[in-house]
Amino acid sequence: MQAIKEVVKHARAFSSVPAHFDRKVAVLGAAGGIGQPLSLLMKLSPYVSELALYDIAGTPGVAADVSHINSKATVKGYAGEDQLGEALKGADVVIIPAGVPRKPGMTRDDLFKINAGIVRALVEACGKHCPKALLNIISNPVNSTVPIAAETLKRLGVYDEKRVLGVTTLDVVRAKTFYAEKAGLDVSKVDVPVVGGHAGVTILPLFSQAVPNAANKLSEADIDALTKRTQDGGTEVVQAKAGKGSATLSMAYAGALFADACLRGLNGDPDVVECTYVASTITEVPFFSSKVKLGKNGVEQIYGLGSLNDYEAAGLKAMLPELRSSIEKGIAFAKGE
Ligand SMILES: NC(=O)C1=CN([C@@H]2O[C@H](COP(=O)(O)OP(=O)(O)OC[C@H]3O[C@@H](n4cnc5c(N)ncnc54)[C@H](O)[C@@H]3O)[C@@H](O)[C@H]2O)C=CC1
Ligand SMILES: O=C([O-])CC(=O)C(=O)O
Repeated sequence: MQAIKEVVKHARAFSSVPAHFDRKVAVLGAAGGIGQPLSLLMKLSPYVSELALYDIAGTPGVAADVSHINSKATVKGYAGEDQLGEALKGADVVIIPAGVPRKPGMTRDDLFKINAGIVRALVEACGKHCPKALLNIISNPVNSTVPIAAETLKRLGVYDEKRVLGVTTLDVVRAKTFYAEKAGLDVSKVDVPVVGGHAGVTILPLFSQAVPNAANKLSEADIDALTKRTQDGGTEVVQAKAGKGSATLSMAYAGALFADACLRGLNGDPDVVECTYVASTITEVPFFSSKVKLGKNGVEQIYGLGSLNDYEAAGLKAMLPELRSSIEKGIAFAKGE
């Protein structure tokens, strides 16, 4: 009951967002496992006035369903490539969870073959129809699909590195949940930065910077176990779903949190800070996830890593070769090499 009250409160909150902050959000892949609950959550967002739901098929049904919810956003479904331009026109934020998910035994990189082309085609359309939109890339492998998106926009001459963001929020959501559970903390008061990329060892939670600091409650072995569980969180869900896909509900939640943060930044809210995988110069690789400040033009400031303990410094060093090779693979693909 409390949960329902919270949702209703959230849906009503739109009346407090001024009309001149009307925002259009497009979801590409909206009929999928992530797309459907994400569309629901964006319909509940106080920051959205127009919601465009695009997929290759199935979106008229999802749109009709979601549109009956009595919150502010108008909803329209778009199905098939010939309707993609219309879906994107005027979009402020485009969320992209289109593509195939993993099955047990696969790595995220195994999805490259299919998803690289899907992301390139969708981002090309974004470059043509809404070049100023903030792109939230969820499709895996994120370590490569974000470089693909950047390179695709570069080739169209409309690349703005402040507007291409890889969604790594689920890693932060997981790190917070696991850390709070282990340390016996109130999860709503916990924060854990997660840096690097979004696959295996490239996911690096910085528990030494977690708030509140629970160092006295957790041993080195605990921190090692928490780090590994965060890195393997996606695989934990893939295995539990046993062939029926990967995280969809927790991802929809994380995707909605991140899109709302982007919208709040666009609306001029000060101090919107999230971890996200973006073009970055804070390490030796050209794309990296760290805390960034989101503002009226997307990424306004990229924060450094702060001080790392020896365990985290070793984790950072260990991830860089894999991250670099995933980035280079994405760029080469987008260049047609
Ligand atoms: N960044 C992250 O943290 C996470 C990323 N993912 C990734 O998100 C992606 C989607 O996962 P699910 O929703 O579970 O898959 P799904 O298979 O349930 O849904 C994908 C949807 O994309 C659509 N699609 C395929 N090609 C398209 C195109 N050219 N244009 C528009 N839509 C297209 C499909 O029709 C389908 O409705 C996967 O690549 C998965 O690995 C999943 C969880 C977390
Ligand atoms: O593990 C997967 O394939 C999906 C994903 O990215 C996640 O859940 O973090």
